[in-house]
Amino acid sequence: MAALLKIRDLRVSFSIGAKFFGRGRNVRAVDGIDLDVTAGETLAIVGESGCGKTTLGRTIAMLQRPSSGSVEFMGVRLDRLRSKDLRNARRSMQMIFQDPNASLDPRQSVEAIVTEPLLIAGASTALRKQRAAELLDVVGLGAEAGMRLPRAFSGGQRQRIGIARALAASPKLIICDEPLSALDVSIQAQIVNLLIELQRRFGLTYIFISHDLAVVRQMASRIAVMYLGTVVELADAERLFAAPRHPYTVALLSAVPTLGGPVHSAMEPLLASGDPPSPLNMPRGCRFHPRCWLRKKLGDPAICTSQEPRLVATDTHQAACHFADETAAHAAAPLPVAAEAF
Ligand SMILES: Nc1ncnc2c1ncn2[C@@H]1O[C@H](COP(=O)(O)OP(=O)(O)OP(=O)(O)O)[C@@H](O)[C@H]1O
Repeated sequence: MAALLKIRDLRVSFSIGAKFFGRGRNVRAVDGIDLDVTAGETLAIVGESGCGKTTLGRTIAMLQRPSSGSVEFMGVRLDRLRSKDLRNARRSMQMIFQDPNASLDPRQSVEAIVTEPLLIAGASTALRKQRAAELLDVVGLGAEAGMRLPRAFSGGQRQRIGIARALAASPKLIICDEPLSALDVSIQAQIVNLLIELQRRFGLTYIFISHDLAVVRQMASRIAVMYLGTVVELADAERLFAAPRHPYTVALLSAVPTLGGPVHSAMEPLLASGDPPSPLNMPRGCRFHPRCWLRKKLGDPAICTSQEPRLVATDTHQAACHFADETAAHAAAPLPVAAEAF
């Protein structure tokens, strides 16, 4: 099936420190990503804090311009468009943000917030009123919510307002950036169910950015695992959970609470090695090598510190590890089964 979104060698660097040190240093927040997203799927982007998930999401939506590489959405190269042409090209791509409080203007009525994309597109007042009522109904708030201000609503309800706004332009793709992390667990389940229902109803495609693997397991059809600005493993969700091939993914899955099971022993060296290295100072060779339990088990092969592994296509399951074929055999304990959150 043709890809709705094609990302090629996408890179985003931030220059920091120039003000103080004269010469800036580069943070390579997104460091060479290739991804295709197919209509109707949910591609989850997972990884530790600071690995570049949000920067990737914002760059796909062109809220952040890439340093290099391309983003093609529905056949149009967004990275080549000037700001005034972007608005049209991007109408079918919307974002839902982490913090519903920060993303809603407190002075605007819910109706005005939800229909803002339609106002920009030149829709009449009557049409916007009608559409707001429909959208608020669809997200479970009811049409009467339109006359009130965001402060009248709870966190979960505000996220529903954000979802209604994202739906207003009848998008094909919605980028959900940690849409649950500001919400209570019981509310999270309701929003997950709403997102799943909306996907079925409107044939939506999601990019779902999250560090919560239990939620990802429920939502995702495919998963891209990010580490220090790049994708280190890409697979169908079921395959990735059943048989991760990158040592980092093994460690990441081990961090998911298990139902009474022991924490996977591969995780210990990862935890002991502390935070990931800084994107200001990428390790040579494989960027995961300083924390890699498999490298240690294999007797420190030279290639891990000298050559950067690339994602190699092995049918649908790809892992950027020189020894991806050996990961399962060397994982010390059976891989844990993640607890179902809902
Ligand atoms: N505007 C910016 N200026 C400088 N550095 C930035 C900027 N935005 C992000 N970074 C850096 O880029 C890297 C990736 O950040 P990003 O927020 O994309 O990661 P993340 O995986 O979304 O993290 P989290 O899960 O904590 O939101 C981090 O090192 C971050 O400090």
